[in-house]
Amino acid sequence: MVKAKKFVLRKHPEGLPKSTDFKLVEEELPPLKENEVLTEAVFLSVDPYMRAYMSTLSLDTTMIGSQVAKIIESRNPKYPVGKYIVGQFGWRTHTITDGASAAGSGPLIVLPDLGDLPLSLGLGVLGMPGNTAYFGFLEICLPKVGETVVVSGAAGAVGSHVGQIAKIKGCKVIGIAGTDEKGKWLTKELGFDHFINYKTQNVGEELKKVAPEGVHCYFDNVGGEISITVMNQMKMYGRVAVCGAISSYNEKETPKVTSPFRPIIFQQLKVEGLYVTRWNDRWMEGINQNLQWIKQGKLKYHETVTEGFQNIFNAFVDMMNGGNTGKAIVKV
Ligand SMILES: NC(=O)C1=CN([C@@H]2O[C@H](COP(=O)(O)OP(=O)(O)OC[C@H]3O[C@@H](n4cnc5c(N)ncnc54)[C@H](OP(=O)(O)O)[C@@H]3O)[C@@H](O)[C@H]2O)C=CC1
Ligand SMILES: CCCCC/C=C/C=O
Repeated sequence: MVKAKKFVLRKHPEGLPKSTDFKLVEEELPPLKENEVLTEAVFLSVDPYMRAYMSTLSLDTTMIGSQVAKIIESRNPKYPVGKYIVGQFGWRTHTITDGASAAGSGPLIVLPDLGDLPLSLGLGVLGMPGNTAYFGFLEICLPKVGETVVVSGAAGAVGSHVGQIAKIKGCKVIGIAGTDEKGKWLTKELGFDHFINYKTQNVGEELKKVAPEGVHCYFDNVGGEISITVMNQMKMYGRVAVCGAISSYNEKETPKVTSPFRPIIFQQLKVEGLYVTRWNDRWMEGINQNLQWIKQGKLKYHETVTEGFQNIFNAFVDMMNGGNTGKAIVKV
């Protein structure tokens, strides 16, 4: 009999979540039925969307999230023992699944052979955030050689990836993030052209200096005043991919921000929201392209790894507070 450990939601968080909003419990798992497999978590992902969903989950539900897990028992020939899969199993150590992916999540996939690359990439550059960057940027921003691209949340999983694809596509790239160390990583290692620290610099003034020509594409991971400032400096017919709004996820009330309608109307911007599951039917295309770019040395990645399943809450809060560079991961 296998005992799974799992974190359940005890209280709907107010503001930044507290450890007391969650409870660690044990669950005895039954024997497998036909078509089912038993998996053991190896890496878990902590992502901003978890905060957005926390308020909608029923209390005592297992906290949502994806993980790379090893199949340790199988009664399903599609999922043999020893294979690694990426599944939306939540904050738990062991799971029984029949392979159907959870509603509204990315597809359950068997990881392709990654060679020497870490399996944890299945949660980052070769997983949901990687596909968000790949499809979201290419399909919505439609970048052209020589164009100027601004990315907010630039040193995180999605943002650092978007900026590198923009460089691959021949664009000038400006990243906005919260520390100078992140800025150094973006410009010195990833090839971003410029960096703006939104915590210590005036984003509008700096943007005028580094992009006097105006901005063609804005990939928005944060929302709020940063985004209004960028949109006010966009070129006519600029494209905005609205991917995330982390600046407001901990807010109880919808924050009051300057209206974006003036630049949308006068610069005739095309503003489009995206949700990565839109491209579920092309999922492996994104993963294979990102894998190829890594192998070609065109796409770099960084992971901020927290050790220990029991530390997943701390890893989550640390990521929400900007403690991560690249993808935030928990190693079980
Ligand atoms: N639409 C979709 O399908 C998807 C959307 N997303 C969204 O993309 C965004 C990035 O996700 P992901 O790459 O996984 O996360 P990140 O790895 O970027 O981690 C979150 C980062 O957000 C930054 N941040 C936190 N608070 C603020 C704030 N108030 N203002 C500006 N930046 C802030 C922090 O960096 P810093 O030090 O710079 O402050 C932190 O490191 C999120 O908004 C997420 O919800 C992600 C995946 C799919
Ligand atoms: C597999 C879950 C998809 C989550 C997409 C994230 C949306 C917003 O942050």
